[in-house]
Amino acid sequence: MITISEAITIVKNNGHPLQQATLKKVEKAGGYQLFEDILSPINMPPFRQSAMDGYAVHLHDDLDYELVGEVKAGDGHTIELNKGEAVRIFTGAAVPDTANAVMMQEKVETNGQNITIANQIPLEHNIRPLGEQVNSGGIALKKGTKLTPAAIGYLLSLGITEVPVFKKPNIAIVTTGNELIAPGQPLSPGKIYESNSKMLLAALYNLKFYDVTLYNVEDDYGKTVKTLKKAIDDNDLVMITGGISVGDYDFVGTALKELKVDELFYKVKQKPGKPLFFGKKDDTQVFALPGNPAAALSCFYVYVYIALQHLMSREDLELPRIKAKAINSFEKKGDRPQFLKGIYNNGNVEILDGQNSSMLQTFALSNALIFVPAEVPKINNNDTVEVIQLPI
Ligand SMILES: Nc1nc2c(c(=O)[nH]1)N[C@H]1C(S)=C(S)[C@@H](COP(=O)(O)OP(=O)(O)OC[C@H]3O[C@@H](n4cnc5c(N)ncnc54)[C@H](O)[C@@H]3O)O[C@H]1N2
Ligand code: MOO
Repeated sequence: MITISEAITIVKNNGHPLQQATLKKVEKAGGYQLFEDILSPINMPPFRQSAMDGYAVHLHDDLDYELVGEVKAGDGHTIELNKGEAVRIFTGAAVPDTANAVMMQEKVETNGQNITIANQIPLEHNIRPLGEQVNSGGIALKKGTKLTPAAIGYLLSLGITEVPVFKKPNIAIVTTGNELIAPGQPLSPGKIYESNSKMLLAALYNLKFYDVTLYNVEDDYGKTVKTLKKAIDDNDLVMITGGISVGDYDFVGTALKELKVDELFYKVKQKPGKPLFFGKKDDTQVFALPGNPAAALSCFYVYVYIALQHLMSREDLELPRIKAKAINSFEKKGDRPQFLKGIYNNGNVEILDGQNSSMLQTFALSNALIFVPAEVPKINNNDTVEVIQLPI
């Protein structure tokens, strides 16, 4: 049995960035990172734009101007202005080439075909310059930029509809067990509702991993081998839940051996999640998580998360760990380090009741895991503890 830090190091050392590109429609590329520099096909703005509703003028030494026309947003025509002439203009409209400043209408007095501006204004006043944000052929966004809503808006404003992004991994979730019934069906004796697959799927969606395939297999050795082979062949990362302990019907370990998945570790000194397995077959990483739902999710956040971040070439591989003050106490049973479910709020953390690895009720209320090292038998009220903030 290895320690938590040894297990984390092994996961870190055996991950790899998935350096593959895929083309995405810009509006569907939120959360993805650009695979290469994106060059702008146009100047932005594409013409000298008025930043105000008002009057575009061809400056001269006087404050009076003669009004010679109008340009609305979207108008494509050009009006020639001589010195001392002005046109009515609106925000977003193309400023005529021969106009060299815009005065906002609040500072203009009109008198028929003449206007008087309140004061002298500098050249290019209230005019957004051509290519102010980016020039045609210039770098619009650099490789690696994460596509936020603003970045999506910006790319679309340049007329870009598709971008190459770093491909996200194909992920398999395999659930095992004869006792599992799909929620929505009647529950018969001895059965439980299958919840791990959709719980892990929700955790993946939350982290913006969408290429996920779900597999389910009963406790049958041949079927387990066949299902796991397909999951491993077709995916970059496989998460199996259940069937990894020592029971007569726990077939996952032997199936992974038959499939020649290299075992990198099996069993970690921790609670929950002792029977955690991590291995690799070629470039596919395989995690066999305990079937107990809270143990599976805890292992997801502490270990699988690292592999996922690595595949995405991210720098911060682990979830953030911060210090917090415990606002209640907890007595640890046994000598395994423990991840406890809790509620973190503004520097304080409450350790919840019901820490059993089969219990999701407590996890459902939590936003943090509190790490209790092996050598700490008890957390007292006011103790400083280490808290892992969950991405929820
Ligand atoms: N003799 C021993 N027995 C057990 C040990 C041990 O060291 N010696 N370890 C215990 C620990 S700790 C854990 S954790 C579990 C892990 O067992 P498995 O990973 O083999 O999981 P299962 O036995 O298949 O299931 C455990 C539990 O979780 C429920 N489950 C499974 N899959 C799902 C699912 N998809 N959705 C909802 N619930 C699921 C399952 O019904 C069981 O109740 O082993 C201990 N035993
Ligand atoms: O390791 Mo198990 O997940 O403690 O219950």
